[in-house]
Amino acid sequence: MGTLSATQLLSPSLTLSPETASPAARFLFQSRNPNPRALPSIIITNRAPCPLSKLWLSQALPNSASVSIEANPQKNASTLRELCQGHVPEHVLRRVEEVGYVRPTNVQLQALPILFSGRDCILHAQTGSGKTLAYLLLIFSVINTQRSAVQAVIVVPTRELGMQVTRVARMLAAKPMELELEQRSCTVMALLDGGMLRRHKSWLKAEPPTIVVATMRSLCQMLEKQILKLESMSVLIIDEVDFMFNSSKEVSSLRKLLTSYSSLNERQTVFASASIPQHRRFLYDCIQQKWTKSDVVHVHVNPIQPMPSCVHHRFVICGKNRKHQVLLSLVESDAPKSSITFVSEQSEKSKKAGNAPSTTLLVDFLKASHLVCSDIHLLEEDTNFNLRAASLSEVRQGGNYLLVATDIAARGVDLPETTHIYNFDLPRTAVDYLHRAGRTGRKPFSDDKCIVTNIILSEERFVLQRYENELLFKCEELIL
Ligand SMILES: Nc1ncnc2c1ncn2[C@@H]1O[C@H](COP(=O)(O)OP(=O)(O)OP(=O)(O)O)[C@@H](O)[C@H]1O
Repeated sequence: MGTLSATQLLSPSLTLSPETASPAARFLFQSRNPNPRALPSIIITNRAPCPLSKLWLSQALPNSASVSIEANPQKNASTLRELCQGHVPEHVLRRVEEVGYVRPTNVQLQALPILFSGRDCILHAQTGSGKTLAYLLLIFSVINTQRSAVQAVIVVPTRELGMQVTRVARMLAAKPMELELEQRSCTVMALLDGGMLRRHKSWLKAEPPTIVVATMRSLCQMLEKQILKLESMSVLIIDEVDFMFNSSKEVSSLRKLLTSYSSLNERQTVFASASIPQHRRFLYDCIQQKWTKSDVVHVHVNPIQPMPSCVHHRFVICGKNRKHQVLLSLVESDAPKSSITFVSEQSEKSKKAGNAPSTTLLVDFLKASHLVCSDIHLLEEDTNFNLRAASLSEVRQGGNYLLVATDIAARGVDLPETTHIYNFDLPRTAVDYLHRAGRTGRKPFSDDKCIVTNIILSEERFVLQRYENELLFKCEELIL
């Protein structure tokens, strides 16, 4: 079924009020949508929906409607304070403003009224669009810090993303001194693979945290051993939800979490990602599998532009053994203050053959070439957890870096100063391309240009072309 425009759905002669338009919208949806598998979409264009109209829309829609929003953010007058007033505690709002979040991003503007209304939600918006703050504000609106129980759980795919989300949640939860003495504070526990699980066990038993940020593996370990219980959990967030579908083990754990360890009707469920392949099918499955309630709302921001518009894409064609030299020339001519170079993970075969990983070889090459520009850091799966954490924290503090990483840094990692991405090896899928490219262009209201450069072999041009078609962007050739 095609996409219906708002004008097709709502006759212009109707007054757009909840009383009059709601039955009409229902009727039109139902008459156009006899097959529940073909989920309808509304696209609102050329108008910035105010929170009230969005809230109305979310209430007026029949079950399982998909709402896609294309709004011009410049026209939005609302502030985050206006959007959150009456839902989010004052001290959190003050923290939000102190950090510098004043205007809502598109996804925050569209999703927060729906989230505050208690409906399950699929947050589907570009990389760097501020989905994390949207779901954290929901959490702060529902938790009661006077209760000693786990009330919100955020599931993340990697330890790196988990540490980052924990950092932002703790920063927002921090109370001014006078309140700290009066009331219990919101506590945030990170349950991430390789962490000090024994210490966490005693913490969980003695005084459960309000919010848990966890990887699926660590969360399931704690649940299986009944050290962690979710009976008081009122919000469950699954961040980077589509990442879970890469592994059947993760999907099976996700299913257990959503259907056995917690109950659909006791919690508000939010899935977030910049990429949800076959999103209509996903929405349908969520309802069928009872992962979400049947009135789940799919907030799809910028559906016709999956890639942030401030990101420019280039490619350089070269032979396999010239790639190091080409990268060096690019870095020297771009002189980026902060950049990430993505390299493929080493194959098992290459590991068994005793070869050095290409990440290490590249770092050694860059260090030996006496680049004057930046500090060179490495982030990859095989490095131990503490070194990985140290590497990211140095990168964050220094602000002047050349990070060489595998796809471990491709999902969710927020280093807003990154202006250049180099794909030393082309990613395996268009979705991987989208997430790698999305490590730049992460300042929601900035017009700064950011650049993704792909170093490819001539035969890979077709693959890149496919990504361009799938993700609707244009890549320009750069001749060195
Ligand atoms: N309202 C706001 N005003 C200014 N900056 C914001 C606002 N909301 C979020 N940000 C900043 O935008 C950046 C991206 O936010 P976030 O990490 O939540 O993106 P995301 O949508 O989760 O991206 P991804 O899909 O890549 O994980 C962060 O640096 C965050 O601090």
